Amino acid sequence: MLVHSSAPVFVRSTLLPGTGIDAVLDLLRRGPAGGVDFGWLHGEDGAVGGGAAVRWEPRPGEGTGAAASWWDGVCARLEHTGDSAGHASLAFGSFPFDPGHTRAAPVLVLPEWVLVHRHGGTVLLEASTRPFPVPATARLDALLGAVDQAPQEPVGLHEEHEALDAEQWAERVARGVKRILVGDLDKVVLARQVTVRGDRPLPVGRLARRLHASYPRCWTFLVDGLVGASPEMLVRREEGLVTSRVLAGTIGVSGATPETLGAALASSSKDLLEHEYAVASVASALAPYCDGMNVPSAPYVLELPNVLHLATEITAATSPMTSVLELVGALHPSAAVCGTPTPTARRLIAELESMDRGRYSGPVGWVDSTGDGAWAIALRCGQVDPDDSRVVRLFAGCGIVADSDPDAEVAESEAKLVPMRTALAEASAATGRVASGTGAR
Ligand SMILES: C=C(O[C@H]1C=CC=C(C(=O)O)[C@@H]1O)C(=O)O
Repeated sequence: MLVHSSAPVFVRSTLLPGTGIDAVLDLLRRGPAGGVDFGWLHGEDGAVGGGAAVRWEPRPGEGTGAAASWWDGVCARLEHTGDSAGHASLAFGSFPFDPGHTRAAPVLVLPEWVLVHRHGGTVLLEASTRPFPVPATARLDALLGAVDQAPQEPVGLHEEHEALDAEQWAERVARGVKRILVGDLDKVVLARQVTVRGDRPLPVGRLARRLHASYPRCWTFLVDGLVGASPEMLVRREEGLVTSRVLAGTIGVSGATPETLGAALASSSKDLLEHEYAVASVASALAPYCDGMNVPSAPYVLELPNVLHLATEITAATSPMTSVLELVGALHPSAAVCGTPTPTARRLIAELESMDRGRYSGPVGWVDSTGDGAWAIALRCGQVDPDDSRVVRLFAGCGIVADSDPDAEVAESEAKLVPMRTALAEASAATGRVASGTGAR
């Protein structure tokens, strides 16, 4: 909704003692048209929201810089009411991977309502360009009362033929390797897509709930039809402390034990090199904004149900003036999703992938009215077609270096598609309640 740039934006926060994460997760059980547009879940914390009190209307070519200015302007107009004035308002957003090569627009929205469970407490945040007509309790009752407890109709799913099948994509990977070998670049991340069509609207909220139940150590997100569970934290800012989890270098889970797989990954020179490029790109992009940066000298192995990754957690301190959106703008695209050097890799991606990545592999997350926030890289995800809620495009990509083997990259991309394929199938077949309260592993 467009509002006059000086008009107040009313926000109300209501503490809800005794309400836990299950209430937040339950909201995802509302049907496909249930009014849940935003979600962010990690371990025992979560936020789910709907509607748009104010939405950023980007002009062509605008990105995180313009989004940050818009959000600063909104924050300057916030008028708090309620029993805990000062609770930070949250805006959810996501940005395309390559604004110069997509039809997807960036998103940043202050939702009409968000139910947040964080650090053991729950709060209902509301926002509106008009004074609130009903008390917060009425809103909450309406939200929770509309949760669909009835068995849902199963959704039949089938995968559609792609412009590039796995074999053709392997051939593009081989071309990428050749370009590396002739010295055009060091690394490029190439992705593929799989389209899934349902015979009725896809249960996106339930899908997010399933992803969170299976991947509690990942960041499950839902922003305007972009839904997934990412293991990679581009940047989180919490009271001046900055953290980034860099991933690159992957091995799919197979018959071998996690210990054997982890040892193979940690000693693979191909994966270590791929990882090194990603860490270097994040550390150098953060440096101008941070003090006291700590970059561990060697990665650890992050174990997920479908894959193991080489991972590095970078920490640093930043000034109160640097908002998380500014850091997002500086960090994206890292070499975990683009390559090295960035401009050459970006051009090669546009040339070889034969698809529009849209918001896949772009930043996705939230910013609050203090400039804190958390932005993952949109991986292990799918984009629901904005014009047809029965259709979702799933994506998976792989870092390609000189030693990459195209068939092994196809197998790795298949492993990366497992979370979405499985959760989609489970959510579409689900007829009862999904167990919650998974906890961080
Ligand atoms: C591009 C993706 O993963 C990136 C993140 C972690 C590990 C990666 C790898 O080992 O290739 C990729 O760089 C994706 O999942 O679509």
